[in-house]
Amino acid sequence: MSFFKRLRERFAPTEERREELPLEQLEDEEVQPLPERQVEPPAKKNNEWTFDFDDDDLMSIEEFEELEAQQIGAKFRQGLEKSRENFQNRLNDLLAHYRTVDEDFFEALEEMLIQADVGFNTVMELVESLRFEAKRRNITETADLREVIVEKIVEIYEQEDDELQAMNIQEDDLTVILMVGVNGVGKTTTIGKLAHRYRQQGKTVMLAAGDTFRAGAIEQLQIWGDRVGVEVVKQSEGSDPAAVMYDAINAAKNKGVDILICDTAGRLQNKANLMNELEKVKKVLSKAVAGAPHEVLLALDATTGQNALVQAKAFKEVTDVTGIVLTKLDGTAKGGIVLAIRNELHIPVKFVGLGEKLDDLQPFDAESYVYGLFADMIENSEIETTEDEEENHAG
Ligand SMILES: Nc1nc2c(ncn2[C@@H]2O[C@H](COP(=O)(O)OP(=O)(O)OP(=O)(O)O)[C@@H](O)[C@H]2O)c(=O)[nH]1
Repeated sequence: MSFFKRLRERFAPTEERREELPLEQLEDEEVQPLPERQVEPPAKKNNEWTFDFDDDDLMSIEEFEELEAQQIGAKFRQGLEKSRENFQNRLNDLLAHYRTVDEDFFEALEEMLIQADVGFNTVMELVESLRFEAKRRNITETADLREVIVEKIVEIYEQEDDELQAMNIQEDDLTVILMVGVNGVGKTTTIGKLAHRYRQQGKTVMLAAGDTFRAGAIEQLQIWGDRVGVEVVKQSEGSDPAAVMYDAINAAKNKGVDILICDTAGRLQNKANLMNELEKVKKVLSKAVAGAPHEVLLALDATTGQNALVQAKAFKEVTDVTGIVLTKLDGTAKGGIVLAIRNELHIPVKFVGLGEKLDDLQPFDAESYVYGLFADMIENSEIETTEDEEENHAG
């Protein structure tokens, strides 16, 4: 099966769902309800998967998975609208302008990708493998490279260790997630959305207000805690973050909480201080629970482009970052930053922020991402394939 066909079958809405799944960015006032036949996601109870069905609304696991993939497809399609306009239109222009595969085409492609924040080294690697592939498959017309380009983007992302992509969640024990990142990138919002996501999966969640430095940070986290219905452990502004963590992890242990998400202050200006603070916090956590923190997630704002890369490099020097949460990906036309981060920093992007709503934080997956970037191209390829087949048939 061709690559586009596989993506189409996985993410594109089936005819009957086309109306109900939101495909374009919606204005706030016209938020569409999710499909009526939404079911609770499966929850793991006593180590067995259980599904919460209404008797008259039964859905098979296959149907559930199909709907879920199409919902994910719709989310990425909606959230990457700006980037898609950029990537897809420019690629189409390029293919129309350069019809034969030659050095001029590859150079123009390089320039286009660099402008979309893909990052110099990643672009060079990507285009080099395209040159190789074009030669190997004897592709001479650029139009025939379209699908290969998209496929290579996935390949370049996935060439890194796959095991690191999934969240390190302890099945029957407390999981501690430490959130780091500078102020203003959407860290607090992300903590709220993450808490909501895990609550939806039937887990109990607690938040620790470890940013005791920024005025208002504790209150802001409390607002999110109230909104998603989870407890927030806090002390007064200016108190020792390690003391807050000590309280929080002990409370989480005593109450048998599944997931503890810890906020931290993001003062990158003073690296030595930040390093000391994070080290102290991590020590308190690991002393209380072996292996904690299980994840150190760095929040980065996608709209800051290459600056996000600089921040990531700086944080990497200060602490072991296990994953990136790339916020506000919906707010940029340069969605290529995902590839630069993965390929140049070797840190997986674990979640992406695709909007301001609670369920707009999505686990990152390279195929959902390229579907979002090239959705129209991928869907239209079906029409083209059918037309080609009909033509061949007639001929
Ligand atoms: N469009 C969009 N907006 C987002 C996303 N994530 C966060 N925001 C918005 O970004 C703004 C800043 O978010 P906050 O969570 O307050 O971020 P913050 O000020 O960085 O908080 P700290 O990092 O804790 O200092 C808010 O208006 C959020 O709604 C996203 O994925 N998409």
